Amino acid sequence: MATGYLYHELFGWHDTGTNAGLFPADHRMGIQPFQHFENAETKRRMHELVVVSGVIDRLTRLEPRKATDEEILAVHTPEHLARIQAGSDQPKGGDSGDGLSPFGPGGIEIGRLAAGGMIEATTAVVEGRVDNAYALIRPPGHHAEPDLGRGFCMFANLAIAAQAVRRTHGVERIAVLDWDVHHGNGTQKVFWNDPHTLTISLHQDRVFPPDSGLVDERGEGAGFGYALNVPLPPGTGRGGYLSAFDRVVAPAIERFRPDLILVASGFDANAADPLSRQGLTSSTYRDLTQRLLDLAATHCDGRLAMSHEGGYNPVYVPFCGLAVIEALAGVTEPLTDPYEPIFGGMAGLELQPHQTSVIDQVVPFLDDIH
Ligand SMILES: Cc1nn(C)c(C)c1/N=N/c1ccc(/C=C/C(=O)NO)cc1
Ligand SMILES: [Zn+2]
Repeated sequence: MATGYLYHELFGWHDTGTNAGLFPADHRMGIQPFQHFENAETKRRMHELVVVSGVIDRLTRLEPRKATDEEILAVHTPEHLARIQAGSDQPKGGDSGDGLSPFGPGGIEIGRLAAGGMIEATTAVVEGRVDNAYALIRPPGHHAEPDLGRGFCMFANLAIAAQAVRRTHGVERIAVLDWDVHHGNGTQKVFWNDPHTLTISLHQDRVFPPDSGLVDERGEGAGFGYALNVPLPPGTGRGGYLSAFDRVVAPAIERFRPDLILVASGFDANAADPLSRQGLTSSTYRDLTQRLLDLAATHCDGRLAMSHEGGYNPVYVPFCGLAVIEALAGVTEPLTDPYEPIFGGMAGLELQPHQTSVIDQVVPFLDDIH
């Protein structure tokens, strides 16, 4: 099992400033300077755990490159690209669109490297140089819409990679699973009318963007039925996620018969994340990955590529991320997660009736996948 792995120090230099979590520091409002929730630390620590655990020796190292204008414009509008370029040319940088997604001077180059990194990882999988791959990239991408950067995202990294391998390798049917705790609104919007790209988002109900990712968001025109949303209630843990996977994700992918499976892999559904209220631990991320590997083996010669998104607990995200990469690489003696008994031992993480009633609403939609 050859697993590609992509990381670059420049991803740690994407500068989101001292936004004190989300808002610019302002003493008049009592907001003290601190680092933005989306900062280098958590992703750099995940990379370092991949190295220190020795799992890095089981991986095939891939190198990022900058996405070209053509590759970015396959998804984004010229106005969006121009806005990012203009901000990047400013002495203090700019913002990707929503005022919550700052970047430093020259920041577009790191954004291009993130998008290009996912293109390289996906291309390596499609060309068979590796069986599967993980792109530990930053800034994230799944909230970025064609004409607007949102939710810390500059470019829609995963969507850009999907369109790139369609163009260069004729990949037709692409299934995208977004298990980041926030709705994959950007990816969904890019492929809203496209029956050849199945987008499935498992997320906490209306956490971000507000009022986005509801069950009735199903696609439009030819794309109707090829967007699936499972807005899980706050507090959902292992039971709810595995039930949503087994009752919605797996049958949807089986009906769709993809040539490639992509994952918007955020870890902010972890039980100790500051930006959500779910209860996942590393074992569930490992199990979700194993399920995807089995589906990919059955339908698309194992072709599976993952694009890093959110996840904001610098202590716990590394263990969740390592579990995914160990599963991709077929590691049989995984590193013990010392926090599993604590975070996984809390009450109520088994499947709950109010979670089942959400999943029940989505199951009938599978009939519209052909
Ligand atoms: C501020 C603010 N103001 N208002 C009204 C709202 C709704 C605000 N939330 N902003 C947020 C909250 C969470 C994220 C997470 C992104 C992520 O991890 N994606 O994967 C992004 C922006
Ligand atoms: Zn997120």
